[in-house]
Amino acid sequence: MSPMVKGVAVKERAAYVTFLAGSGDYWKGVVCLAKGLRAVKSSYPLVVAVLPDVPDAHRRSLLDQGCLVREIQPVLPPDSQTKFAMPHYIINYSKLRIWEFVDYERLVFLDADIQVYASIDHLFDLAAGQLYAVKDCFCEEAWGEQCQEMAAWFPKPPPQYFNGGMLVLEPSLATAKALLDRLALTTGFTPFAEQDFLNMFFKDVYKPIPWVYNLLVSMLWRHPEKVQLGKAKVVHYCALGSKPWRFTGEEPHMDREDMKMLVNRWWDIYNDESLNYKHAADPLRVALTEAGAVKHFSTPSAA
Ligand SMILES: O=c1ccn([C@@H]2O[C@H](COP(=O)(O)OP(=O)(O)O[C@H]3O[C@H](CO)[C@H](O)[C@H](O)[C@H]3O)[C@@H](O)[C@H]2O)c(=O)[nH]1
Ligand SMILES: O[C@H]1[C@H](O)[C@@H](O)[C@H](O)[C@@H](O)[C@H]1O
Repeated sequence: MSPMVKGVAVKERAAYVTFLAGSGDYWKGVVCLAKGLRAVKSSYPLVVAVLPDVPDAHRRSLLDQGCLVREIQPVLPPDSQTKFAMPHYIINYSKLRIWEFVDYERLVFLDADIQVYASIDHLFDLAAGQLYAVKDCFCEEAWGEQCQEMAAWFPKPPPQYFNGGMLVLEPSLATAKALLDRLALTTGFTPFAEQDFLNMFFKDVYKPIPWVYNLLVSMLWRHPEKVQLGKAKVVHYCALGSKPWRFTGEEPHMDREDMKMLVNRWWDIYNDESLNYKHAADPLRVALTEAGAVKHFSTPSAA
């Protein structure tokens, strides 16, 4: 029987997972995500898949926030693929490693530039056998020339194209191997790197979930009629200039009041000391430990 936390059954082999690379400031995004999940009283741990180049000090900050840190090896696309909408997207193929986390049956993947503003724990109860994610679009005027290259790649953008920053997935070694095997065979221009690749790979099992589970901030100006900010459970600070930890307000659209409000909201969580991880007060760990369900929690040191 599943352990109970405050009367709610908690799946034993389920977790949130995010991805962290490099020595830049994305670790702040992970810290804030861990605190945000605590703010909405999530019952599931946050696993951080880190590349070897993430500095020890950043890993320690994640452990101090109760995250489970797992090192992964980089995944790179074939040599023929070197051109992306942003140069750093090349490292995002490493995200494919999370399909190897087979000690979990179900994972909810969230990019480090995502914040959760309402509980989404119910996503762990979705039916098995599909990949769930939120639909994306290609309507960015500022992309200009790049958009035309994208149009050449996708003469008719697939109506079901999803954003790769939030995924509900089932780890499987067979899927992980198939992903890497297929990646080795990919050719052509794929501006959104692993996001384009995942769209191709999972096209037959992809099931859209409502935008509230991954509000791309760019939708606020691309498709304002389709989104109601107050209803968003998950906000994805993906647009150019919108990362809260390096927000200046100078890039296109960043002077919008809703954008500034969202950035302030993120900082409120980041700065809220009451949301810091407190070992003894973690009901999930206590419940799972008592149930003998989970033995792989790496307990942060008290130091
Ligand atoms: O130096 C970096 C760069 C990226 N990341 C990780 O990679 C994720 C994706 O990178 P960005 O957030 O910079 O990219 P975008 O928001 O522009 O990303 C969009 O396009 C990408 C294409 O690779 C991915 O699909 C991503 O999920 C999707 O939201 C980050 O959130 C973070 O988790 C790092 O850890 N360190
Ligand atoms: O698919 C793209 C991609 O994920 C970009 O990084 C993001 O800025 C866009 O808003 C989105 O439409």
